[in-house]
Amino acid sequence: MLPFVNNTGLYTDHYELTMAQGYFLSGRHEKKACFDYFFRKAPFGGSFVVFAGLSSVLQMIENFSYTKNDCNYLESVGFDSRFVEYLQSFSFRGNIHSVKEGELIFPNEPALRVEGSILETQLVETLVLNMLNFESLIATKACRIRQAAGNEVLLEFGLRRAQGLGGINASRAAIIGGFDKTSNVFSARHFGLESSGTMAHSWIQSFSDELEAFRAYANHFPDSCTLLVDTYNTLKSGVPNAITIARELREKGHQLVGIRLDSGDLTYLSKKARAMLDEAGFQEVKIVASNQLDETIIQSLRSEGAPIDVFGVGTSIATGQDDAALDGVYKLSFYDGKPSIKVSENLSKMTLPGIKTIDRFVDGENRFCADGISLGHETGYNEIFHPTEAGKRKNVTSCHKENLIHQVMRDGNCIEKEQAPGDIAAFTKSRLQQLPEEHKRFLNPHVYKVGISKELLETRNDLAKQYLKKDSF
Ligand SMILES: Nc1ncnc2c1ncn2[C@@H]1O[C@H](COP(=O)(O)OP(=O)(O)OP(=O)(O)O)[C@@H](O)[C@H]1O
Ligand SMILES: O=P(O)(O)OC[C@H]1O[C@H](OP(=O)(O)OP(=O)(O)O)[C@H](O)[C@@H]1O
Ligand SMILES: O=C(O)c1cccnc1
Repeated sequence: MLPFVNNTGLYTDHYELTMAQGYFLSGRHEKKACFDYFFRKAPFGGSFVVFAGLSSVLQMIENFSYTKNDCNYLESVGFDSRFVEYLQSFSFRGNIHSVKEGELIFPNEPALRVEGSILETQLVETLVLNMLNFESLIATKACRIRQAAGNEVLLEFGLRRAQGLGGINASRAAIIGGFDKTSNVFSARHFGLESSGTMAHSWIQSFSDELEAFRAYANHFPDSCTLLVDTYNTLKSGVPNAITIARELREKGHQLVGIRLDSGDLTYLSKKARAMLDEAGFQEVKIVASNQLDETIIQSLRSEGAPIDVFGVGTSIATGQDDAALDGVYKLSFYDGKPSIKVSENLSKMTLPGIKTIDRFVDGENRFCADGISLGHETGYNEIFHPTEAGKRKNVTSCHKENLIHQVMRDGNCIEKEQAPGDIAAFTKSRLQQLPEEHKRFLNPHVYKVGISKELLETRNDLAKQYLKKDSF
């Protein structure tokens, strides 16, 4: 359950409210509308995004209302009293269709659509973008780090480096993308995640010597003790002292869980530390590594044969380093009974009009081949067209078709059972296995094909012509 979700009506941009007031005062506020959420460019130089944040969006929208105090505030900053009175009893009553949380999505796919009155669908724009863009960015980063880490354990350590309260949802998204546990106790409690951790340098510094610090900790936590070994000298002091504690624990019937390396050359140090632990008979003691890790460094460490069992990752996962944001947008596709388009001289920036759905075409070996976007009523299309490069098409007759969109909110009520992040993560993992390798590599991944149906192509081109007044389609 997401924290802070009551009366979320002010969680929006000022212009959403001014437009809503305009719709209301001109008597257009009940006109039917549909908005699509999609992104244009996958982050981190990748080819896909892990769709996350759906549960947060649904909870926030179910609670999208205004208290008396909120209304007083809006009136005090200049909103019209008739509109403010309307907001007092406002709640979102629309419908939402979406791909599943954890699904792999690709550029320009309308992964979520919001239908309802123009006023209500407009008001929730900021919230939808805020939640989906952030959680999807972090889940995608987590998925890349998981790819690099293979089957080793991934701990999310990012709360202290996160952009303020963003760290709360970042921890959830990290688990969806493939992390095992988080250091973030708040998120663990709220989202049902597993929290865990080691120790900081301050614990060791608070004693007069390292061995004494290790021993005191081991006495408190004899069965869950991971010792930080780099405070003074990793190989001359930290690891030998950890081995002493491992012996003492063993004599008392316990077991040292691990040591943590947090500086220096992690390949060199992990190899040396592993050899020392093994030599002393502690093959079971795990090696945890941290210090500004990301998917590139983890990949490099593993390719060098660093015997690291657990990676602790902070900054890069909680902030989505090196991409500060996912560029997801929310565009009007249907208004007052007609398809609507945002035109642009740049074809790739032109939106897709109408109420649409997404089909995934899967081959005989259960691998993803391509996705097709079509108008909701089309069922039997068997060819998809490149949305911007005339003449490029793909026949999908030989593929099995899987519809990705389903209804998650009806008349303002969430009809989607809340899923545990761990279950969403399992779904993401299975989808990743279906995505061919060439789309997953870090360097210049192959672009995944997303085509549109002939009817959608023609609808888009006809509408665009009306606005651009030219015959170039
Ligand atoms: N074998 C390795 N291959 C690639 N990158 C590594 C390797 N070992 C460590 N790194 C990374 O190199 C960076 C080292 O950072 P930095 O130069 O600040 O070293 P440091 O050990 O933290 O220094 P300090 O001793 O001042 O704490 C970190 O991002 C770390 O994850
Ligand atoms: O490097 P990041 O990927 O951001 O991961 C989190 C870092 O945060 C901690 O350091 P910090 O110096 O804050 O505390 P510490 O005393 O526990 O090392 C931890 O030791 C990691 O180095
Ligand atoms: O538990 C840890 O080792 C930890 C937690 C947060 C940040 N860095 C490390």
